[in-house]
This record gives sequence, C-alpha cells and structure tokens, in this order.
Amino acid sequence: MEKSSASASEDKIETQNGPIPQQSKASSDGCICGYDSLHQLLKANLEPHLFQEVNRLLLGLNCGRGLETIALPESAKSLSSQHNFDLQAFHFHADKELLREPRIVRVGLIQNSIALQTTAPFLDQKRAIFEKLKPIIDAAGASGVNILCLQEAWTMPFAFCTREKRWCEFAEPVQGESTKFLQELAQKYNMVIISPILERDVNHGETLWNTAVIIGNHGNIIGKHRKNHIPRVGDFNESTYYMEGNTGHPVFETTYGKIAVNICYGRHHPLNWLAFGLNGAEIVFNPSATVGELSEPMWPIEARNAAIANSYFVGSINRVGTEIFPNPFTSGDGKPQHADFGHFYGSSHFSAPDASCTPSLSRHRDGLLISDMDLNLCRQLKDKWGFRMTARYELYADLLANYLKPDFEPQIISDPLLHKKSS
Ligand SMILES: NC(=O)NCCC(=O)O
Repeated sequence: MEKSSASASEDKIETQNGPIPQQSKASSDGCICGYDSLHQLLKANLEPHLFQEVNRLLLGLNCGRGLETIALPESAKSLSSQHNFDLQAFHFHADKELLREPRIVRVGLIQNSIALQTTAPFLDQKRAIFEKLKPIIDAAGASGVNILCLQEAWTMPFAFCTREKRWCEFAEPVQGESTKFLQELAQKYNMVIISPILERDVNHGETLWNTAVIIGNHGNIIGKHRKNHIPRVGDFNESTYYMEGNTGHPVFETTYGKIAVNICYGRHHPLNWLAFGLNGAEIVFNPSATVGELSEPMWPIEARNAAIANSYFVGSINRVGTEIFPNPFTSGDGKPQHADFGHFYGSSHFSAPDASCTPSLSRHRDGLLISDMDLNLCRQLKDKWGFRMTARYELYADLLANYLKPDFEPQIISDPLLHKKSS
C-alpha cells in the first residue's frame, strides 16, 4: 500500500524514549503511519532479509517454516476489488502422521465497518450492513470456506457506549432476520456460519443477551452461546444492555471440527479460554469490538497465548472504523464529552497452537481473512508440550473452591522479621 499523504507530517513529539515523529501515531482514518497494518509498515520499510527475520520473530514458524499464503479463486479476488475489502489467505500445516489423515479445514473471519451513519433509520442501517456483508460472504463461499465467523454484534453499530436504550431495537431472537439471511448462505455454500448478534430472548421476558448463533452447513441452527464476561471499562457500558451469559462453555461439534466462541471481553479471562479447551474445542473464535487506545497492545498477545496454552486454533475478529453517535456521552472520567468510542482497529488474525500466527488484516478496511488449518496440529502440540497433562487441575480446583467461600483467606506466608522493629 502507498503511504497516505495524511501521514506526511514530520512534527516531533517528545517521549520518555526520545522524540518520535507525529506520524507514528495511528491517524484518525485508522492507518498506522500511512500503512494498512504493522505488517505492511514493516514490509515496506525493511530490507527483505530483515523483514524475513522480523517476521519469523513476530509471527513464529509453523512446522519450521514461515506461513504459506494460499491462492484464492479469481471470483473471490474480483469481489474484493469490486467491493474494496482486504482479502488474505494462509495455510497452517501440521506434521504428517502415520495413523491419521490430515484434517484440513478452511476457516474465514470477516471484519467490517458499519454501512450507514448511526443517524439513519434503524431498518436502513441494518439492511445496509446485510448488503455490505453479502459480497464478502460470497467471496468466502467462492473460496470454499468451511467455517466463517462474523464480528461481535455485526448487525448494528456498537452503540453500547451511549447507554441509550433505543439501540435495544436492534436485538433479534435467535431465529430472527439475520439468522434467516445467513441460513440461506450457509446452505448455499455448505458453510458453518457463526453469527454474533444482540439477542432478544422472547421466551424469557424479552431479556437481552450478547449471543453467537451457530448455523450449520445445512442452514440449520446448531445452537447458541451467550457472552460470559461483560465489560465495565472505558466506554464499554455493555452491562447497561445485557447480562452475563448463562450458556456455560459449549463446544459445537460440526462437520468440519469442534468449535467454540469466546465473545470479546472474555478474551481477558484465561479460565474462559481454558473451559472451551476442556470441553474439547479445536477452534475458538473471538468476535470482538474494541478500540485502539484501550486494548491494542493486548490484542496480539491474548488470543495467541490462549491458542498456545490450550492447544487449539483461535480466530480473532475486530470491527473497523469510527462510529459517531447522535448524542455525546461522557466516560465518567472528568474528560470532555464525545460522540464516538474511538477507532475500532480491525487487525483480525488467526493464532495456532504451535505459537505461529497470521499477519493481521487492515486496521481500517473491511476484510476477509482465510486460513487452511490442519486440526491434527492440536493433538500434536498436546503431545509435544503436554500442557493439558501437566496442568495440575486438582490444585486449582481446591484453590478455587476455597476462594469462593466467604471465609477464604489468601495463602500468604509472611517473613517473621517483616514487622519486627530494627533495634
Ligand atoms: N465488546 C467488548 O467486550 N469490548 C470490551 C473491550 C475490550 O475487551 O477490549
């Protein structure tokens, strides 16, 4: 990608680490120093041999090699240029085994901005998002994607910063309009689709949940999972809208493998990741909505760590763009009111159990990231590192059981000399 002129300023900012150029801040259009992503920035600025080495250190190696890209059909590529979305594809290999055939599945992640301004009539906003996603899903279908995951609350702007209740109108029952729209596409492309929506539970007093609906490759509904951990950080005022989920840690056994969904803020909770692993997940999706200033340094670490610690693949998705709301709100921190969350920085990517990961999609463009993954890699990593075998769950079970008791006391052994006055 060409560097954009918006980043051309050479002004300097003083920091603890010396002066850095103004352009090194992500600009308001979401570019990073004029590049789509960190990967693009490094590629454009390093000598090829240096870039290769930096890539090895940043992205890891898969079966001793850098990740291979895969060629996609022309029809998918032309949809990406016609509809202006980023399209990238990689292959995670596993070692050849003597007793098992490879189990290769093609998995896709979609990140996108909203399609209309948040002031447009709600029905128009929703329909426009459907229209925007259709060619991206078609590109996934044309590429032979087996399992596709959309971003958190994909049918709506991420309005939970506002605390205004009118956005509840975007909620739908599991069998609602968005599910019907995706069921057709799932059947057409023989594809499992994970659809994270704001759910209205009509059988339980119209309660709202943040839910991922799992649509099978025959267009059937396999099940749903509701977000376990609700953020109370920054402008993420989601507890105003829905409660902590009540579906546990389900793993959905599909034609293509065992999958689970750890919705957004759940990625900060290692036990949440663990629970999906204990139930046998081979791929865990993390559909998210998060902004640069809050979480970008955590983003490349948490999912990758979960993939390593739990010997499964992770697909991380974040929306893109800055969503501006009609009425300003405050963050309760004494700073001025504002009408947006900040920039949703995209950067969707896959992480593998062998610590390798793909480069991220763009920080500011819609995108489809595809990866072939040989699910045999999960067991191969369990055999190699033995994290599951060596985990000592009984120690943690005891600690947690005690911790939950009202009379729990932390196990601290104090230095007897600590409180002695020196004579
Ligand atoms: N949607 C959501 O849970 N966002 C919380 C912010 C974060 O976890 O980075």
